[in-house]
Amino acid sequence: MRRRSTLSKEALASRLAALQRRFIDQLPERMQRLREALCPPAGQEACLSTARALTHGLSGSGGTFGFPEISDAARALSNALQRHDEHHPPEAVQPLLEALQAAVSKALRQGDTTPRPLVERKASAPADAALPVLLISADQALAGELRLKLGHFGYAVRAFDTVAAALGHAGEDSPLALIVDSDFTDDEKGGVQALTEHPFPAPRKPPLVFISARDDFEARLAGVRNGGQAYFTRPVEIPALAATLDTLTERIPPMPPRVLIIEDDENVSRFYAETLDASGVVPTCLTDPTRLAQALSESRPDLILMDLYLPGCDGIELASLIRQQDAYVSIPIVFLSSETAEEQQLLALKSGADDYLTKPVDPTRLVSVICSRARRAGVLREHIDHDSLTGLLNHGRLEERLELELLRSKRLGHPLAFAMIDLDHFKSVNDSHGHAAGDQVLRALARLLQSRLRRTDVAGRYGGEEFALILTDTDGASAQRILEPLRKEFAALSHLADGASFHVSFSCGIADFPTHPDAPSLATAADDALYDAKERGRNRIELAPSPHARPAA
Ligand SMILES: Nc1nc2c(ncn2[C@@H]2O[C@H](COP(=O)(O)OP(=O)(O)OP(=O)(O)O)[C@@H](O)[C@H]2O)c(=O)[nH]1
Repeated sequence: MRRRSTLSKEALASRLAALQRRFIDQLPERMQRLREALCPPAGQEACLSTARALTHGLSGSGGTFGFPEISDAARALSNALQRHDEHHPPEAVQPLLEALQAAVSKALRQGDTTPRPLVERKASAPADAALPVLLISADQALAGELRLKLGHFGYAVRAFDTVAAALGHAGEDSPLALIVDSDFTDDEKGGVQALTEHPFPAPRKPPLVFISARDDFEARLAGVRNGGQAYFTRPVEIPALAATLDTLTERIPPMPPRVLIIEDDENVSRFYAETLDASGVVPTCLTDPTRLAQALSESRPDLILMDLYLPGCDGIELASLIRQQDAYVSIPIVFLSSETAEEQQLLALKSGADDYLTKPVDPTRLVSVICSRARRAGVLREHIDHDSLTGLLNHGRLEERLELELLRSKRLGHPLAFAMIDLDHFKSVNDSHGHAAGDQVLRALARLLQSRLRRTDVAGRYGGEEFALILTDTDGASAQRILEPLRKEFAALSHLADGASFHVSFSCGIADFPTHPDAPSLATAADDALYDAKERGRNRIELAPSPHARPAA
C-alpha cells in the first residue's frame, strides 16, 4: 500500500525557515512601495488603496512569520488610513510609517529567527503485519465465530473468557485491538472496569471494541465510559467489525483530509500549507479567487481555509458564493484574518463560515482547529458519498469522478479505462442462499477490488449487483490484463451460507479513453462490452472495440 511520506520535524523546520527568509527578503521592497503610495515624489498623487492593501498584508503575515511588532505597527497604520480620501493621507501617517519601518528594520537585523514549534505526525501500524486481536467473551460459540470469520479478514483472534485471563496474556501477545463481549450487568461491570482501572500489561493500550446484546442508552454509555471506541450489538456484522478494526488498528490508514487554502499572499499561504502538510493534511493553495470553481472540483477539499480580504472580492462574498452551490453546502469554511473587530467576525460567521481564526495564528491552534474539523467533515462526506453495504463510491459520486478523471486525462494526454462489472446469475444466489448471503458476496467483491487496485483507481457500486471501475493512466488492453487475475480469483472464492459453500463469478466490459472521448460514450461502450461478455458465456472480460473499427466481413 502506498503511503504519504512523513515530513521530519527538521525538514519542516527548514522549509518554514526558508519561507520566513523569503518574507524578510521581501520586506524592503514592500516598504518601498508603501512609502511611494503614502509619500509620493513631487508631482504624483498618494494612493491610499495601495497603501491599505500593503499594510493589511503586513499585518496578516508579520505575526505568522514570528514578527508580531510588524503586525501591530502595520495594523495601526492600516486603521489610520481607513475612511480617508484616496489621495490625501492623514497627518498622523508619518510617525506610524516610521514605527512600522522600525519594526521592519528590527526584523531585518534579527534575520534568522527560528520558526515555531511543529506538530509531529502519528506513526501507523504496518500495512501487511500480522494483526493479533484479544477477545474477552464467556460465549464459546461467539469466540469460535469471531476466530474463524475475522481470520478471513487477516486477524488472529485469541479468546479468553475473563478480563483477568486476557490481561495475563496481553503482555506477550501485544494485541492491536481488544474486543470485549459484555452486557454491562452489575456482575460483569467489575471485570470491564478492570480494563480501565489496571495498567495495561503492554507498552501501548490497544483500542477497545465492545460487543453487547444490549442496545440501550445505559449500555452504550457504559461502553463509552469504559473506554470503548466502537460498539456492536449482537448478532455482530463481521465485515463491519473488520472494517472498524481496520480503521482502529490503522491497517487501512484513513484518507488524509484535504484543505483548500485561499490566501492571496503566496508566502503566508505556503506557510499554512507546510504546517498542515506536516500534520497529515493535504493542502492545495489558491491565490486567485477567480479560479475557485476549478480548484474546488480538482482538489475536492474537506475544508476551506480562507483569508477574509482577497483581491477582487472579499472572503464573505466568496463564502456566500460557495454556499449557494449544492455540492459545497456542507464544506466547513474557516476564515483567517488580522481583523479583530467582533462585528466583522460575526458577519463572517453569518455568511456561512464555521470558524474564525485571528492572524497571526499559532501553528498548533491552526492544526488542531483545521485537522479536527476537516477529519469530521471527511468522515461525514465518506458516509454521504459511499454505498453503505460495500463502502464503495456510490453511483452519483462515481460519475462525478469519471468526469474529473477524464478532464485530468485529457489535460495530461494519458489514457483511462472504465470497466463495468456484473455478478453472474446473482438472482439464483439470492434465491438459493438467501439475500444475506448475496450481500456477503457483494461485500467480498468490493473488498477484493479495494485491496487489489491502486490507490489512484476508483471503484464504485454502480447499482444492485453492478460495479464500475476507473483505472487512471491505463488503456483498455492493460486494464484487461489487470482485471483478468481478479476475475479468476473471485470465481475461485468460496462463499459460505448455512454450512453450504458456493462460488460466484462476474462478467466485465471495458472501454477506454481516448478511444471513447467522453463519459457517456465510455459508459455506453463498457456496458455494451459487458453485454457481450454475458452473451459469450459469462465469467469473462470483453474490451469494447473502437467505434471506428470496421466490422468483420
Ligand atoms: N443480496 C442482494 N441482491 C441484490 C442487491 N441488489 C440487487 N440484487 C439482486 O441482484 C439480482 C440481479 O438479477 P438479474 O438482473 O436478473 O441478473 P442475474 O441473475 O445476475 O443474471 P445475469 O446478470 O444475466 O448473469 C436480483 O435478484 C436482485 O434482487 C443487493 O443489494 N443485495
